[in-house]
Formats: sequence, structure tokens, C-alpha cells
Amino acid sequence: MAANNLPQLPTELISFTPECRRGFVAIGNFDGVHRGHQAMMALLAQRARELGGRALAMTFDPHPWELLRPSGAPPSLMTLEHRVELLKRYGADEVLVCRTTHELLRLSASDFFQQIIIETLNARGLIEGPNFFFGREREGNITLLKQLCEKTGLSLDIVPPILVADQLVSSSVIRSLLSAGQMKEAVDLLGHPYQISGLVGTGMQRGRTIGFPTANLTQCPNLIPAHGVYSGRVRLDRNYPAAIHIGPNPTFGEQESKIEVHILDFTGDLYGRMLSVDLQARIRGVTKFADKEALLAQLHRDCQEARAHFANPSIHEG
Ligand SMILES: Cc1cc2nc3c(=O)[nH]c(=O)nc-3n(C[C@H](O)[C@H](O)[C@H](O)COP(=O)(O)O)c2cc1C
Ligand SMILES: Nc1ncnc2c1ncn2[C@@H]1O[C@H](COP(=O)(O)OP(=O)(O)O)[C@@H](O)[C@H]1O
Repeated sequence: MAANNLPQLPTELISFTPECRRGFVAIGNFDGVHRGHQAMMALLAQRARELGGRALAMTFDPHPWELLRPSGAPPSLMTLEHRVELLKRYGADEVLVCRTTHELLRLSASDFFQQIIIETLNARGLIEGPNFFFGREREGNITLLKQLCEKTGLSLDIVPPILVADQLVSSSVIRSLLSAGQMKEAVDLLGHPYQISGLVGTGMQRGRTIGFPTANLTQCPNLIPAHGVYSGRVRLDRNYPAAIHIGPNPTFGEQESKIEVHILDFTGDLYGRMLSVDLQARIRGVTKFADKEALLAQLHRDCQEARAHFANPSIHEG
């Protein structure tokens, strides 16, 4: 990605090139790239195709919350790399990443519109969700955006709210579901598996001795779902089914919480590698088993279930 420091801009705008001008733009944090965001990307791509110009998703990094309330910011649902990958998968030609600075957050709504949307992007039209806010202290709303677009001749599409089983799809609802271990419900709202990633570190080296080696994920930057055992998949040379344990190992008297990934049908050294795991559904809670044999019998059942979920395509995309 090439950095473009435009002299008049209170931010760095990554991957912006002159070809991005006169395009259609959707602006947002897009945390999770959930079904609501996906509907925005689909309409963005459609407008760009119909009327010409590029389909641009503009997003912010870090999340403005991290600057505005560093200690109270909720954990994010994905890494920036994954967010960019998914925004492109669902329709954006280009993702412009705005480096969030205090200077950017201090811009009034009309200055944000003028400096970024008009002068820098020279946008033809905008695509937004129904609760879009912009400018300092979120002072600009959809009503103001409509007025500004009418005055400057930009088209504006507001994508209607997306509901799944009567539930409004939003990043905060998805965070709550994940924190409660309601993985299947979260995946239904996301429209894709929930991905966690981290560096593979060393554990007690016990897994291999019981026939279930587990890659232990460390330094996971995003929201960790509730303790429990989950089914998922891991992409290495191909996709593998996986059974994931999040929580302590009470059977062995250990209280420290870990993220352990047992990859089915795989052998190999993963220490020191970055590993991404797509979580699909929750199988059960963490249990203190009477002995190793009882744990092993359950691990075999967990793996059977993980295999069945892996083979069921409807569970991958919610
Ligand atoms: C699918 C799966 C489910 C697990 N469930 C439990 C559990 O319910 N209770 C428990 O004490 N440990 C559970 N474990 C963790 C094992 O105890 C742990 O993987 C083993 O002790 C190896 O630890 P190590 O990676 O530090 O060597 C589970 C592990 C896996 C892979
Ligand atoms: N199928 C597999 N799933 C997960 N890790 C595996 C697998 N096969 C080999 N490994 C390797 O074994 C390591 C895990 O073995 P384990 O005995 O549980 O050690 P540790 O306690 O250090 O995690 C992983 O980090 C990885 O390098």
C-alpha cells in the first residue's frame, strides 16, 4: 500500500491514488464486515458499475474509540488486514485507510465533508448505513449528509437496516453474542465465520502425549469469545477442520486461560507462526473431567462434531 500524505489533510490516507477520484464512497469503521456492511458493499459496487468510477470503502485505523476513550474502547472484531480483505471480497475495488489522528477527529462535520469527500476524493456519490455519524463528537448525521450532498450534487444512497431473525445486525450486538458464547448466532449476523488469530506459542507440551497436540494462540489482538469448546477451520496448505478450546484446563488443575487449536488430519510444526482460525459454532462449555480417559473420550466426540460442522457449508457463512 502506498502512503499518500496530502498536505491539506489532517490524516494519512493509505492506498489513495488519483484514480480513486470521481468514485463512489462508503465510509465507516466496518468492524466485523457484517451483513449490514456487506449490503453497503454490494450497493457500492452496483453504483460504481452502473455509473462509472471506482467502488471505494473508506475506513479508520485505529478505531476512533481508541483515541477518544482508550481505556473504555471495546475490543475489535477483526484485524485491519482481515477488514480490508473482506471489504474487497464483498464489493470494494479499493479500501482507503484513514490513519485516525486527534486532528482528524476534531474536524467539524462540514469540514470533514468538504476536505475529505469533496476536495480529496471528489466523490460522485456516497453509500451509507442508516446510523452514520461524522465529524467531531459525531455531530453530522444522515440529515446533514443529505443536505451537503444535495448542495454539492453528490448522489446519496442509504442502505436500509439489515435484520436477521428480527435482530438488527450491528457490531455491538455481535460483540455481545461472542462474549456470551453464542457463536452460531454471531456467525449468522456476521455472514462469515468469526476469525481469531495469534502467534503460536508453547504450552505444557502435554497435548502431544495424549494424542491431541494443540497450537496455543498468544497475543490475540481481537475479542476472545466466551470460554468453551468450538468447531472451526484453519487454512494452511488447505482448509482443515479444527476443534478449539478457549479457557483453563481444570482437569489438570490449571486455572490459566488459553486458546488451544487442535487441527484435524494435520501434523507439522507451527511454533512461531501466525495462525488464523475461523470459528463456526460452540460445541460445549469447559469441564473438569474425573480423569484423563474421560477427557480423551470427550475430545474424540468434539472432533467428530467439528468434522460434521466443517462438512456442512451452511455453517460457514451463517
Ligand atoms: C477440543 C478440546 C477440548 C478441550 N476441553 C477441555 C475441557 O473441557 N477441560 C479441560 O480441562 N481441558 C480441555 N482441553 C484442554 C486439554 O486439557 C489440553 O489441550 C491439554 O491439557 C494439553 O495442554 P497443552 O497444550 O498445554 O500441552 C481441551 C482441548 C481441546 C483441543
Ligand atoms: N494437528 C495439530 N494441531 C495442532 N498443533 C499441532 C498439530 N500437529 C502438530 N502440531 C504442533 O504441535 C504443537 C502442540 O503440541 P503440544 O504437545 O500441545 O504442545 P504445546 O503444549 O506447546 O502446545 C503445536 O504448536 C504445533 O507446532
